[in-house]
Amino acid sequence: MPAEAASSQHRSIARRGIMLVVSSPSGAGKTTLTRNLIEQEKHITLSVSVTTRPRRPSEIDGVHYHFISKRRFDIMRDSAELLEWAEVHGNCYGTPREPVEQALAAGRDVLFDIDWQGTRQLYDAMRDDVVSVFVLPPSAAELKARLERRAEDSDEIIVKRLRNAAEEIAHWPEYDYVLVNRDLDKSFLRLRSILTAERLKRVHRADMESFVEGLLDGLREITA
Ligand SMILES: Nc1nc2c(ncn2[C@@H]2O[C@H](COP(=O)(O)OP(=O)(O)O)[C@@H](O)[C@H]2O)c(=O)[nH]1
Ligand SMILES: Nc1ncnc2c1ncn2[C@@H]1O[C@H](COP(=O)(O)OP(=O)(O)O)[C@@H](O)[C@H]1O
Repeated sequence: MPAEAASSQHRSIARRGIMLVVSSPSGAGKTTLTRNLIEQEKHITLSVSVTTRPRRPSEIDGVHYHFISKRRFDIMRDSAELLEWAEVHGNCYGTPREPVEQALAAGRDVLFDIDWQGTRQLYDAMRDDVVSVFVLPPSAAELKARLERRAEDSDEIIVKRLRNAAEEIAHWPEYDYVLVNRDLDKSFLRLRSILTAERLKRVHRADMESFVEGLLDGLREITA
């Protein structure tokens, strides 16, 4: 393909949004951080997962998750309606494909609160679009205290989540960024900074080509 044709084809590619993935052991604070980001940042959409886990008292169906039966989950998984899926703490979770593809095609960023297994699947499918952040608790005792303070799960479920925490934490080296969530405000600022920096990366700035062309046209005009 002649260079000119290749460059005009490249110009026609719309900006694709970033897939910002946040993972952590249960209780480290990823839901709090991701909800704050959605509230304060325009142009980012939260991917609402489907899950077979029972709804917690504070959760709203369709907002925090789509709560579905195992039968419905199996149908969605088998008919490729899920972009990725995993079993976590004995329940099934998955990301509906269509809303993500629509948002990305429209140039919107998408935020995912998913585990390491899902992050791997997104990396395998769409490596160039994925930016991943791992959130660690400041200590084991604080992780336990946060799960207890949240007071949404039974003691038995809290113990299960603490037992699974080591397995989730083992995957932190697979992520692009790591946050130790000590102070919530500081962690939030850092998460927001990651998004800002990633948005400014040249590979995510397909819109810059026409801007720079205009700039060069302007320079030619004033130096002619
Ligand atoms: N792979 C995958 N993991 C998910 C999805 N939705 C939630 N998770 C993960 O499942 C785990 C349990 O989530 P949840 O039951 O809401 O408990 P939480 O960890 O206390 O927020 C967390 O690590 C979530 O990030 C999903 O669609 N796909
Ligand atoms: N930096 C922090 N300091 C103190 N408490 C926090 C902090 N971040 C989150 N929390 C609290 O810890 C609990 C667990 O947070 P949550 O966001 O539900 O975690 P996760 O989604 O990772 O399971 C919640 O009660 C939340 O308000």
